[in-house]
Amino acid sequence: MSETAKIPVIDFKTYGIDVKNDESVSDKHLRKLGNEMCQALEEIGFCYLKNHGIPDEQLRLALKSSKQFFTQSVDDKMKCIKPDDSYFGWIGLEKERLNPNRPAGDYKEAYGLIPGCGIWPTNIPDFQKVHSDLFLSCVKLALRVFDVISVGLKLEDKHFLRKSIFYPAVASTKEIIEGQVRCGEHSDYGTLTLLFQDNIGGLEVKSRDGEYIQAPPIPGTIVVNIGDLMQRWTADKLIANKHRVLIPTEEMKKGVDRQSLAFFVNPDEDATIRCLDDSNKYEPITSRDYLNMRFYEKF
Ligand SMILES: O=C(O)CCC(=O)C(=O)O
Ligand SMILES: [Fe+2]
Repeated sequence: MSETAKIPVIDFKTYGIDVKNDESVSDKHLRKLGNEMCQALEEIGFCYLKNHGIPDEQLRLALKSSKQFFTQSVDDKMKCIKPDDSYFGWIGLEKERLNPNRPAGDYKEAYGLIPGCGIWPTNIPDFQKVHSDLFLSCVKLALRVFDVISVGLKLEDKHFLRKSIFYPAVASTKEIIEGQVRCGEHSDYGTLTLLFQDNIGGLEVKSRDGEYIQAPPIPGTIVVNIGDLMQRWTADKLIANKHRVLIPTEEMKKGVDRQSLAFFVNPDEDATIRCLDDSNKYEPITSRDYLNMRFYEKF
């Protein structure tokens, strides 16, 4: 079996966001998708989705305007810097360290946004519109993915955050600290993540036997994975798997920027997360308390 065969590709055609009337999908199709997706999320916590219905052009424009943002001068980016008490805006190079045991900050930059976030680069035409449009498509798709995986589960309001992540090319003159990575080993915190990557590759997912396997970009697909809160909610039935992005060792790959767009879904802050199977394996906790705990741990 090739490595990627371990991360299944699920065909979402019957319930993609281009299927206008979401009630037109038959129970049979919904059950089939639900089974396929839950099996993937139980086994490895990740899957690819094809025929998801988000227009290629929307993704292309979002990746393009992100790159335009990240490749400008630090002075220009500083105009959009993320305030300490906010999730929105620009986060500079090496500021985040997703695996605290790594010796240096992750070799990446990021930009957190939602449509009403109020922090936008004014010098990049369309940045706000392009990212807001994609955000709304992601909300639609995430809700459909929830329909599929949360069989019998009625989830309340959800909160969304989109992050554009930029991994700059590593110049041959740049001293990389041994063990420094583009994005340290971590699992996501919330319930669901939709991840779009450009064609550079580098994402790795931990397999059952503890080895990291490649999750290369597959044209036309997006990566779906679940976070710790969903694992807790399902009393460990679905797994929030660890993943990372290393700095490529080959000089040629190292010298190329990488861009990804992650869309994180969290439950409403007041929602109490208690194990769905009534096992009480984990104490009930509000989404707010859980996420605060995780953020303070990491940053
Ligand atoms: O850039 C990627 O491919 C992964 C990013 C990621 O896992 C995260 O930001 O949580
Ligand atoms: Fe992640």
